[in-house]
Amino acid sequence: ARPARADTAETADVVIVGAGLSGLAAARDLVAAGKSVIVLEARERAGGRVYGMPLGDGTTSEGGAEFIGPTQDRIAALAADVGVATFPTYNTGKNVYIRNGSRSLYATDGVLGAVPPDWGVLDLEIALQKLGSMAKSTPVGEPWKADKAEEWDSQTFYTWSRSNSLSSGARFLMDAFISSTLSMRSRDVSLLYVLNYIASAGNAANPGSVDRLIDTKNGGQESRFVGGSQEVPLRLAARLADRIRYNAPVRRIDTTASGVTVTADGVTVNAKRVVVAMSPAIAGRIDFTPALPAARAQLMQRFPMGSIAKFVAVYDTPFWRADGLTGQALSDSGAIDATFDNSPPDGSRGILMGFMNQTNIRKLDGASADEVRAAGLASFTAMFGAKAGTPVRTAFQRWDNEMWSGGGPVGATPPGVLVDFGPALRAPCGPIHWAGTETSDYWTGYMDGAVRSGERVAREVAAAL
Ligand SMILES: Cc1cc2nc3c(=O)[nH]c(=O)nc-3n(C[C@H](O)[C@H](O)[C@H](O)COP(=O)(O)OP(=O)(O)OC[C@H]3O[C@@H](n4cnc5c(N)ncnc54)[C@H](O)[C@@H]3O)c2cc1C
Repeated sequence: ARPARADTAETADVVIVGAGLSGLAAARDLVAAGKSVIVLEARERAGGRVYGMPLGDGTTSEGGAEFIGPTQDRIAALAADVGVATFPTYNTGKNVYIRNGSRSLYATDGVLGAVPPDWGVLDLEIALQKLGSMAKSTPVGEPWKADKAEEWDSQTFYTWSRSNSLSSGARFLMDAFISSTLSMRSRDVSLLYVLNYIASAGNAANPGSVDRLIDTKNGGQESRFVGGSQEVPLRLAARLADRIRYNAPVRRIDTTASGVTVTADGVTVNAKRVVVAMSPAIAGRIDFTPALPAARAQLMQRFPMGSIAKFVAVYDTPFWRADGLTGQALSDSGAIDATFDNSPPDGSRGILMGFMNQTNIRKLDGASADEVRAAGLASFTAMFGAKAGTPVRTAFQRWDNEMWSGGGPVGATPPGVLVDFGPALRAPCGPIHWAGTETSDYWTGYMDGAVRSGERVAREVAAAL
C-alpha cells in the first residue's frame, strides 16, 4: 500500500467512504437531512460493482450489476428519481441447457419455470420446497436469530444438498443455483447464509423465495436499465457533484475525542461520523485506530467475496431470436456457465452476455486476452450455433482482480460466521457506521440491498448527530 498522505485537511458532519450505490444513497439522504457530507472514493469513477464496460466503439455493456426485478423497490425508486427507465430482459423463446455433453432446449413458461428439465427434477423440487420452508423460519437480515441457526450455520450448502437429494441432476442444479446467485461453490457457503439470501429476496409485503432469485419473468432478472445500469449511480453522483472526491482511497480511520479523522491519499477529513460503504472484506483493508471491537474485526476476516467475470460478444443482429431462443443458457461445461441476451432495447444489434463462474474464471488465471476470447466464443457457439463464433467485437470484465472490489457479486459467509459474528455486521463502532449491500435486510447482494443499506445508515447517522 502507498503511504497515507494528508495534503489537505477538510471538515464535514459525515464522511462516507465509497461511492458505490450504498455510499451514494447514504450521501443523498444525509445531504437532504441538512448535513455536510464528503464522499471519498478510491476509483476514478462512481458506481463500484455497477460499471459500464467499454465495448470499444463508444458504447458500453454492463460489466457488473445489470438486472432489476419485482420487490426491488428502493433501486426502482432511485432509478425513477434520477430518470433512468427500465425495459424487460429479452425472454421470448426457449432456453438452452447443456449437460453431460448434450444440448437441449426448454420452455420457461411450464410448471418448472426457470428450472431446466433434468433427470432428478422431482428430487430437486422436493429439496427446493424444503429450502423455501426453512427460509420462511429465517428472520430476514438477522439469520442468527433463527431457532435452528446453530444447526444450519454448522453445515455448508453442499452438505445439506447431498443429504437432501439423490440424483446427479438435482445436485448439479442446486450447485448451479449457488453458483449463479453467489458465484461460489456450494461447499464454500453456509446453509444459513443461503437461507437468509432466499428470505432476503422480497420485501416487507412479499416474503423472499428461490423463484424470485432465479427467474427472469417475475424474478430478479426481469428487467434492465435503458442506457445501462451505470446510469443510476453516475446520475446520482453528478447530483452530489464536488462532494465526491475521486482517486481518494481511504487508508486509515482514527476515532478521536470529537469524532473521526479519515485519511485518504491526498486528503484528510475530520468529521463527527464516518460511514464505511463497501463489503466487509474490502473494509477490512482499512487501518482502524483504536482497533475495532473483536467481533467486527474478525467478521471482516471471515466474509470472502465470490469470484465472477462477464464476457460479452456483439453481433450485427440478435440472430438467436430468429432461431426461437431467448439467449439464456445454462451449461455444465466450457468457460461460460450462464448467459443472457444483453442487446439494447430496440434489438438494433445483438449482444450475448456470458457469466464465467468461480470455477471457470479460476481456470483462466494467467490466460491471455486471446485465450479468454476463444474460450468465451467456444461456449457461445456450443450454445447458440456457428454464428456466435464471428462477433463484431467482444469485451471482458473479471472482478476478482479488481483492487477495490476483491470479487463479486457479493461477499458470503462459510459456516460458523453468521451465528458468532453476524450481529457485528451493522452495529456501529462508536462513530463508525457500516453500509454496503452485505449489510442489507432485503435483497442483500443486489443493487436494491445496497440502496436500502445506504438509506438505513443515513437514518442511523442522522439520529446520532
Ligand atoms: C458481475 C456482477 C453482476 C451483478 N449482477 C447484479 C444484478 O444483475 N443485479 C443486482 O441488483 N446486483 C448485481 N450485482 C451486485 C451489485 O453490483 C452490488 O450488490 C452493489 O453494486 C453493491 O453496492 P455497494 O455500494 O454495497 O458496494 P460497491 O459497489 O462495492 O461500492 C463500494 C465502493 O467503495 C470503493 N472503495 C473500496 N475501498 C475503498 C477505500 N479504501 N477508500 C475509498 N473507496 C473505497 C469502491 O471503489 C466502490 O466504489 C452484480 C455484481 C457483479 C460484480
